[in-house]
Amino acid sequence: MEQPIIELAGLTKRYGSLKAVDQLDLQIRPGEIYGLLGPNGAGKTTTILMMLGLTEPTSGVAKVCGINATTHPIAVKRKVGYMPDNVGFYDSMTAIDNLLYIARLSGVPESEVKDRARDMMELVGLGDAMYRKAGAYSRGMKQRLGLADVLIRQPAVIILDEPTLGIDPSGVKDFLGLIRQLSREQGITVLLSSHHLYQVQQVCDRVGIFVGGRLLADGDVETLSRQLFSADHFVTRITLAAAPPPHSDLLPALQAMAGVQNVTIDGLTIQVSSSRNMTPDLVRFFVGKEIDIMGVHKKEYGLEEIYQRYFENNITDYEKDGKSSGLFQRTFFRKVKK
Ligand SMILES: Nc1ncnc2c1ncn2[C@@H]1O[C@H](COP(=O)(O)OP(=O)(O)OP(=O)(O)O)[C@@H](O)[C@H]1O
Repeated sequence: MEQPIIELAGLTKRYGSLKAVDQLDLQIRPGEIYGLLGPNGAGKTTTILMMLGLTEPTSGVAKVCGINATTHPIAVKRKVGYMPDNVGFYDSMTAIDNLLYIARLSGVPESEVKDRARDMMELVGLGDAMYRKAGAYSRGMKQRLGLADVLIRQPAVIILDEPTLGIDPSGVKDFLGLIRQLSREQGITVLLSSHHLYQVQQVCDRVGIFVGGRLLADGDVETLSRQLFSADHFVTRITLAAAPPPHSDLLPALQAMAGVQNVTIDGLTIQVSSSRNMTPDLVRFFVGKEIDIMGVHKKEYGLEEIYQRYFENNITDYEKDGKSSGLFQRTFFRKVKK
């Protein structure tokens, strides 16, 4: 495997008896967009703070670009751009002046500072609004300005904590698209912490499901889905033109097909769960029986289902820690809208 750009090994943080982060092992490759998902209190921010060298681990190591964040926090800071969930600016200054101020504070050479600031404003799509006061910016524009502020230091890694909080759906789509484009064009590694399962699924190469200080699952959505839904990974929903007669042999005939796990018939809709993609076989089956099909839909499992399924299997451990699963799930899904 390519040398990881972020490497967490046995990373643990205790606050008294509470393990905020518990033996976390994680490797992120250069150029990857990684989504750190988890409910409130899961330990995401604590992990990020340890990666930035802003809080010391109780045990374990956090390395960024090969540098130990605890022993060399300033060297790590030079490599990492961190955008918190609430970026603050001087409202009475123009956006570009805010950016120039930050750039100078961060040590961008004076000969480059103006050109770089203008380039960044163009890059994040604020070229036409750079001379407006930051106080007059919308939440979405402020997030873009925050991104420019992070990028002007030319980091190898950017860490974004809930970057889409409070942005409207089209703004979210644009913002995540921008992050993806920047990562792909400039090879920047992105670590993104979020509650928004659906959005994260759209933009991240890999996700980690993080709860109670532990990483419960890690992988791309496709792999996680395959692991968790191996028995009924594929679900095909077929809509017929007319409901089958009550005593037809349709149900046993479908159940007898190789690979079929489960069949439900509900009026015009037939749902088949199977261990392999059977959509073509099923279409052939109905055509062979001269039954007209109005629609065929192959269901893909998304992060939300992965997450729920994961909890069906792991909830006991979590409850042992004295935390309520119901509360947890409600909190986690509160902002998720498909
Ligand atoms: N300075 C601190 N002192 C004591 N406990 C803390 C401290 N910072 C965090 N914690 C606790 O550690 C746990 C993890 O908190 P953390 O802020 O890392 O979670 P999070 O996943 O970032 O949550 P959120 O999504 O709400 O930001 C929580 O139980 C929190 O109360």
